[in-house]
Amino acid sequence: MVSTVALAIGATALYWIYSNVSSLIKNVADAKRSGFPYSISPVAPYNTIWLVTYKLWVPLLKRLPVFWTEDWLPFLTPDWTWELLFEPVKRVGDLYMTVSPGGIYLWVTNAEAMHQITSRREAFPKPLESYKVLEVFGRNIITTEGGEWRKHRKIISPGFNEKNNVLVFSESCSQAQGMLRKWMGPEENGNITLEEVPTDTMRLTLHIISRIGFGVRLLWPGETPDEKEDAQAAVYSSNTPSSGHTMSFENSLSILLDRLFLVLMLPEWLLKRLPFQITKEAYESFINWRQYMNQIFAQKVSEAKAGRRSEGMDIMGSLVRSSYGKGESGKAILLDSDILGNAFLMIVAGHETTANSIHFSLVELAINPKPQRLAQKEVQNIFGDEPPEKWDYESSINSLLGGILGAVLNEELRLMPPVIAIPKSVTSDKDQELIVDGKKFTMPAGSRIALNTVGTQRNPRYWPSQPSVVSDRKDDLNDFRPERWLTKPGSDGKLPLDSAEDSDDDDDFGGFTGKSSHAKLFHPVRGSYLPFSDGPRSCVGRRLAQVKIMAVLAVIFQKYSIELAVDQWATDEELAKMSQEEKRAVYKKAQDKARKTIRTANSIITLKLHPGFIPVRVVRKGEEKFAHFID
Ligand code: HEM
Repeated sequence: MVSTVALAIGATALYWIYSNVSSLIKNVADAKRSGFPYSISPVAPYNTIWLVTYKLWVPLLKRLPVFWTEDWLPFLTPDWTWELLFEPVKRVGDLYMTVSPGGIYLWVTNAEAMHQITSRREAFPKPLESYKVLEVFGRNIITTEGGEWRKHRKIISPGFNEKNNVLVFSESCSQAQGMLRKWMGPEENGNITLEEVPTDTMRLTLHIISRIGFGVRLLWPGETPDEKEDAQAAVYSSNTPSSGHTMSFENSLSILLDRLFLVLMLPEWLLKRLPFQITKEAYESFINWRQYMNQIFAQKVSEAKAGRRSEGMDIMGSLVRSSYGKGESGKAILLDSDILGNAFLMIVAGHETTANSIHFSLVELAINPKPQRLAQKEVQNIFGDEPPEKWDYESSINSLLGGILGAVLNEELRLMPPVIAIPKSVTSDKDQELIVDGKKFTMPAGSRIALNTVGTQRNPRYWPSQPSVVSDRKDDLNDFRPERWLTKPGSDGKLPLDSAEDSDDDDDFGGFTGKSSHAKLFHPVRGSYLPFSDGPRSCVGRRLAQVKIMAVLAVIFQKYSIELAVDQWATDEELAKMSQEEKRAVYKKAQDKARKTIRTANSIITLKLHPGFIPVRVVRKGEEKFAHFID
């Protein structure tokens, strides 16, 4: 009996070894044929067991002689593109393959290849198995390909239009004022050390997305529901759980998004049974949010059937109308679960991405007061002292996006794109060719691809630079310098960055198609700047995100300055007695620490401080301690 079991185990082990060795031999042959440089790795970077356990193995593997591991080990750490920045690319080149028994993985840090891959959607589809977890509420635009994706995109994208961006702009202005009231305190004096900027910016974008996604207006502490709000909407706005719930609408959504990783990774039955506080909260928020979504869905269906529509963008309402609305026949129809899936996906895609961008832009401007002063001057030129309620979207948005605030956002997204490596794949049934620097390469069928946004956006081949003033590096490509985007209008005579003109896909996949505001800013080589991806599968919410972020930054910098808090090194009383040079030295400590803290960001869904914060103070303009004289 024992010998039979031993034999079975032995045979299984032998078969496992045989199948791995033969796959590796085939993959190496394919890699050779491709023409790309490659290294052989024992495991694929996207292998699930590796992803869960790599923290155990990497320290052990690092003990091996460096010359055995240097070609493959760095590429096995999931966040390497962010942790190691451009360094490994310098050594191995901007197109490099990791070959393992599990498959071939191409790391792309090359603009020409990026552009070809993003524009040839059918040749380089999304690896849908990596996106499956995002179907927790139903199939949606990001988890589908081919005809099904087309249907989702065509129904969703018309909502992302300029008419709705007007509403996004005014809602963002109003929510930013709510956040500022919280930061400045009841007397509006400010000057309080704030540790909660990351959570407040998350709350801010949650409020904005709730309004534009569901038509629900959420409130900051001390605010009361708008009198015009209908009774049902006011129930959702409330901070107390509505009937049949154990959490309020806002709480359930914010806790769910905070614990989303657990909800996506664990099956519902397991999440329900795990005894930890964090999993209990995740489950409770998930159940509450599902109920809220179903309630809102039912309400939108009855509105659509009755031919009524809520004012505003209301993404869920417009998805519902595409299937249930009066006189909407002939349009592609989404299943109910597709509608719920897309409504939730919009929140996931639009919430953390924009919150991080606002948070890091604020922190970078606190570290770098010179561009902050430029931003304040520009906001003053555009809006003067006019209150944000009266700001006109149409006449101001392109000046904002084409000026220093647009440059701040571009620079922040260059350094810290929320998606640090965009996954793609090669069609499973056919090899695909890439032409780079006039040379032909063959991508083997079924290979996986990672578009290395962090690396490409720092690749000195595409980005002009000057010596760093904050480190001993010869280039400043790791530094936040929004001024690099400010060039004379049309000086290079090239197409604007977000021009649709050189897209290889004839279909209109929605999104903003108006005159580009980027025309006034530096125009990077196509494919070298992809924070929103590119081509048909680029971000449908790009313009909306830009509008939202411009509005929030403009509201803040119209009246206020943001400075790093220096409490760790000096009290307010000590500062009051210091000379400018002494203050400069104290601020330098805070700048160094803040820069180090930013580097501790990691990517769980998106790149952010998980957890962590950089303490800052928001003060009225004219009351700065540092930002008026430090560069
Ligand atoms: C700074 C903010 C944002 C950044 C940097 C960003 C970035 C991206 C990137 C890189 C992709 C491609 C992802 C992939 O291929 O896996 C993407 C796709 C997408 N984004 Fe955004 N995004 C932002 C904001 C938003 C907002 C506000 C929304 C909506 C409210 C949104 C909705 C979407 C959707 C629906 C897709 C999938 C498009 C498709 O597959 O056809 N995003 N975004």
